[in-house]
Amino acid sequence: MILDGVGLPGQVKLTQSSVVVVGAGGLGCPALQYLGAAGIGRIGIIDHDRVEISNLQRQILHNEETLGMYKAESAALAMKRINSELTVDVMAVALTADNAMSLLHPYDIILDCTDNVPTRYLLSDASVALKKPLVSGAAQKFEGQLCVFNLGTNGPCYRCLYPQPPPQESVGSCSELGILGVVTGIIGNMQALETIKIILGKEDQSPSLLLFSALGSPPFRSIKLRQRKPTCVACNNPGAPLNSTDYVQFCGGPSPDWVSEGRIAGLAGHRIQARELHELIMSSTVRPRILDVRPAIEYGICQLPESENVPLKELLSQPEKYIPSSATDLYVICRLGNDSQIAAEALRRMGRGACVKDVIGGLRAWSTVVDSNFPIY
Ligand SMILES: Nc1ncnc2c1ncn2[C@@H]1O[C@H](COP(=O)(O)OP(=O)(O)OP(=O)(O)O)[C@@H](O)[C@H]1O
Ligand SMILES: [Zn+2]
Repeated sequence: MILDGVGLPGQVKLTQSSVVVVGAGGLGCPALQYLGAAGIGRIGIIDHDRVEISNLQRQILHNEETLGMYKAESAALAMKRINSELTVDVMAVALTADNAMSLLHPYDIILDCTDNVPTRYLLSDASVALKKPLVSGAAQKFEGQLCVFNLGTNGPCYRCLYPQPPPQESVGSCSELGILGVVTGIIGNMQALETIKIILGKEDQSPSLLLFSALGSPPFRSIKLRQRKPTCVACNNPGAPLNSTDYVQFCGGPSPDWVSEGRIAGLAGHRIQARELHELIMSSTVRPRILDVRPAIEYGICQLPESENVPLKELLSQPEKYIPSSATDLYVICRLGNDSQIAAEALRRMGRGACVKDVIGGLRAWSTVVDSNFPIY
């Protein structure tokens, strides 16, 4: 607040802004850490993946104690340790063409901290359609890139810069090619910086691509970019590519893990965040029907008020017994959000698909974003 050019008004702007970070890995962790510490009012984290030991060399919000946890949850926990008053929305799902608009829509600025080309195009097309700036980072081996897309009314999008995806053989993941952890730290921090500059109104309006090479001399280079390309299919017809593109096919495959997990990819609209369920409970006069599919002994230890317990095994043996009448929605919950997906799928197969929703991240997410006193283990 004492920084000349920021001051109290600047801090207020940060507090009133909202940002969504897609990918809580090597780039997302440092970006989230600084965005949280800076006091951004609302931060969404989207990542369907879980923490693995090989991630810890660079994904610095996760640690040995959060191995196996959803990265989105693990990152949120670490951020709340910096500032317990932060508002963090945990979205432990893969971003897909079906859910992108609804998940990204509530936020002012979008950060691309992912690691695969289909998601980059998807995020770009969604940001163009939503008219929101996209702060995009990438890192591999000793190198990184940073670019802010869709700035102002004429800033280029990712497709303006790369109308066609790179040849499949030139693309590799960090786990295949390796990465110096600190390189993702540098780019992720710069993503946080560019985001904060946009919020404070201090961003550079002339677009550029920043290239970083840890072994280069000098390590940073910047290339000036043109404004929007008149031939760009996304900028000319916002929303159209999003509705018509099979992103994995467009990029020449192979499918990232989240696409082969058909459970996640095809079920947008059939899932609900813990926060949304809470809002629903608070706002509706009739209490929503909640089915808790954990074993009875776990349900006995702690449960949501007025939830019913039908252990998964029991439900799978007679799913027809528990299908809701078409008038009521049914919310299925478990500890971490896996068994509830299986249960919801079994119920949906019985017919009235739209009525059954599973709670993403389960009771763990509930305790992270809704009620920190909820005694989940
Ligand atoms: N479509 C998507 N929706 C949500 N998260 C995504 C999507 N695509 C990629 N991500 C996330 O972006 C992050 C990228 O980070 P990073 O490459 O450092 O991690 P990683 O995938 O765990 O790495 P590794 O290649 O070592 O396994 C991952 O956590 C990944 O789950
Ligand atoms: Zn474009």
